[in-house]
Order: sequence, then C-alpha cells, then structure tokens
Amino acid sequence: MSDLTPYDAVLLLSFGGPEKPDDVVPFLRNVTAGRGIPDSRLREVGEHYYAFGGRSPINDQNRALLAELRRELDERGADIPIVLGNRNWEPYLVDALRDLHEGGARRVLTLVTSAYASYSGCRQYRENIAAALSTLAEEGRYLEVDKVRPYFNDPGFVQANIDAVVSAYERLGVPPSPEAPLVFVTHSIPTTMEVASGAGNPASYSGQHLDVAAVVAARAAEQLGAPIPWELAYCSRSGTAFTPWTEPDVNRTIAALHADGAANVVLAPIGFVSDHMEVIYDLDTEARETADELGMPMERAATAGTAPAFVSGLVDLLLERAASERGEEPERRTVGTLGAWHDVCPPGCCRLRSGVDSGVPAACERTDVMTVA
Ligand SMILES: CC1=C(CCC(=O)O)c2cc3nc(cc4[nH]c(cc5[nH]c(cc1n2)c(C)c5CCC(=O)O)c(CCC(=O)O)c4C)C(CCC(=O)O)=C3C
Ligand SMILES: [Fe+2]
Repeated sequence: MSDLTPYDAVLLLSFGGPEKPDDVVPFLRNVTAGRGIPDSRLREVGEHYYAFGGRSPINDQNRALLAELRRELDERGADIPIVLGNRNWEPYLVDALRDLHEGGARRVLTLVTSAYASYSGCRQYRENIAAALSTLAEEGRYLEVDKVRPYFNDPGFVQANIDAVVSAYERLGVPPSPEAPLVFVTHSIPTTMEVASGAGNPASYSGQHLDVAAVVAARAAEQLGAPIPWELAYCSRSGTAFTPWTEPDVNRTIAALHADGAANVVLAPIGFVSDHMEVIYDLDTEARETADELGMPMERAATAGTAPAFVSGLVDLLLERAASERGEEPERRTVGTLGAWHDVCPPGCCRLRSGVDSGVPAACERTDVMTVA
C-alpha cells in the first residue's frame, strides 16, 4: 500500500492543444493571451496545426500518460484520484481543480509535463496555478496545491531516453561515430529566459540539458559498444528576429555535421516528454527535410511518452514528495552531476527575465515571510 498522505488528489498539468481546425485560433489566443495578436496572424502561426488537420497529438498523449499513471498507482495500491488539467485548452486547469474540490479534495499534488526548469516549464505553470486558485477562492473553494520538483535528471526519465537512443541507432543500422553523430534537441527559449533559469539554481535550462545529454550519451555508448559524438541543438524558435533565442537551430546543426563529414544522424528530443507538435513538425517534418536534402539517413529517437521506466519514475516522485511533506527524509534519486532540484521554488526562481519581478503571483513558492501566530 503506497502512501500519498497528506495529498488527496494528483493533477497532471500540461500545455493542451487544439483537437480540430476550429480550435486552432481560440487555442492560440489562449497561448498568446494579453498580447493582442490579431486573428489573421494567429491563423498564420497555426499553419503547423492546420497541416496536421487542426489537431495536435498532445491531448491524446496526455490521456495515455494519465492512464498509465493510473495503472501504476493502482498497482502500487495508491487509491488517489488523478486528473488532467491544461494551461491552454480543455480540460482547463481551473475546471480540473474545481472538479477535484467538488469531489472533496483539499490538498493536490501536481505533476507538470515539462521536465526542465525554466519560466515556460516551471514558473509559468505556477502562475497558472495561482490564478486558478484565486478564481476558486472567489467561489469559496479553497485548495492547497504543491508541484513535484523538475524531473529532468530523474533516473526513470533518463532511462527512457537512453533506451530510445539505443533503439534509434539500431534502426539506423550504423553504429555511433563521427559519421553517425547524435544530436540532442530541445525547445529554444529567449536568452533572457535562459539566463533567468540559472539564477540561484545549480544550472540553467541549457545546462540541465547538457547534464542529461552527457549521461544519456555515455550509457547508450556502453550498450552500443562505441563512443557517441554528440551536440545539443534547439528547435521551435519563435518571436522576432531581433530577440536572441538559444542556438544553434537543429537544421543548422545537421548541415554543419554534414559539412564535417557526417553521413547519418540521430536526433534525440530529450527536451520534450511526448511526441507533440514541436516534435512531429519541427523534427519529423522540417529537420527530416533538411537531412533528406543533404542525403543523410536520419533516425529520430522516441520521447519518454509512456515508457514504463518514465511512468514508474513519475510515481516514485509523487511518493517522494508525499513522504517529504510528512516530515520523512525520502531518497531523492537523480543521475548526472546536478542533484535533486528544490521541491518548493525559492522566490524569484525561473523568472521570465533575471532580476525583474513581473508582479504576477506564482504558487508553489517559498514565501520567506515570518507569520506571527
Ligand atoms: C520551453 C518550452 C516548452 C517545452 C517544455 C514543455 O513541454 O512544456 C514548450 C512546450 C510547448 N509549446 C507548445 C506550443 C506553443 N508554444 C508557443 C510559444 C512558446 N513556447 C516557448 C517555450 C516552450 N514551449 C516559448 C518561450 C514560447 C514563446 C513565448 C510564448 O508565446 O509563450 C506557441 C505560440 C506560437 C509560437 O510562438 O510559435 C505555441 C503554439 C506546446 C504544444 C504543442 C502541441 O500543440 O502539440 C508545447 C508542449
Ligand atoms: Fe522554478
């Protein structure tokens, strides 16, 4: 019998995506909320979605992950509700929390579908939680919500990525070498966000990826029996050309490797937890076109998705956090050199810009305020 006390519900919190063409503009209006971008521009931004029938695979992938988490919790005898809530689409976060409250939940543990710590993957979700809690408080519904620490260096998540890289080389049929290097890929972010992600933390967003990449490459190399030359590249840059974002772009990296004599390439999207739009468009469509034009056979490694090692690692993290809240000292398992991230973010953690307090309230953060009884 696994104990998730003091929690009485688990929330899987994600980005959300459109399910049909008519959803695309309203979805993008949510993503870009408050920036007043005209619908005509949103339809252009939505081209990737329309090219896939107006449907993102992300919601199906989250429902599949939810089902696997449910199965794993049942298997361990953890009788606790688990539901899905999204930042930008149905089921919306606020509705998911309201349903949980209606069902009697008062203390909720959240798992976000971002493994790495940055504004996009950490604080922005915590801002969404704070906003939802404030709406619910106006309805007289009070909940306490915690969030599981960033899990990029969780042994389960990393194992799923090691297995995926080994399988990708097996499909490629060419062992790793300078002729068949490995490119780890993640989401590009503005460099201001990258700098802010490292403030007060053991590593920035890109530093976290480099640490995971080193472990994945070393362990996969052991299994494949050859060292793996690797690099970290980025995809899905947006914003204007005047704003610097983390580089190099994956297409540029593929071309540079080709120029240096690589005849094949393996892409490993370690920055994403499932094969959503950024993966199927930016990698399986765009990067594949780049590799095809260069005549380079390319294999794209799977994302963690619903790999048993990943799912089991996530449930370990839920149990770990519950134990910590009960005042126990559970083992905080990690791989790599960085160690376990904080359970509760320090004030100012993962800001949009370093040193700039946006004034937007964020939940799951230490208040560092003395309360007088
Ligand atoms: C680091 C990061 C992750 C990885 C961590 C994680 O997995 O959470 C991520 C995930 C995702 N990003 C997604 C989609 C979008 N991201 C956008 C815009 C942006 N992302 C950013 C960063 C990230 N984003 C940033 C700095 C922006 C620009 C500022 C802004 O606009 O906030 C835009 C707006 C249009 C555009 O600018 O291109 C869209 C539509 C989807 C859904 C995919 C689907 O539907 O399958 C997912 C999972
Ligand atoms: Fe954070």
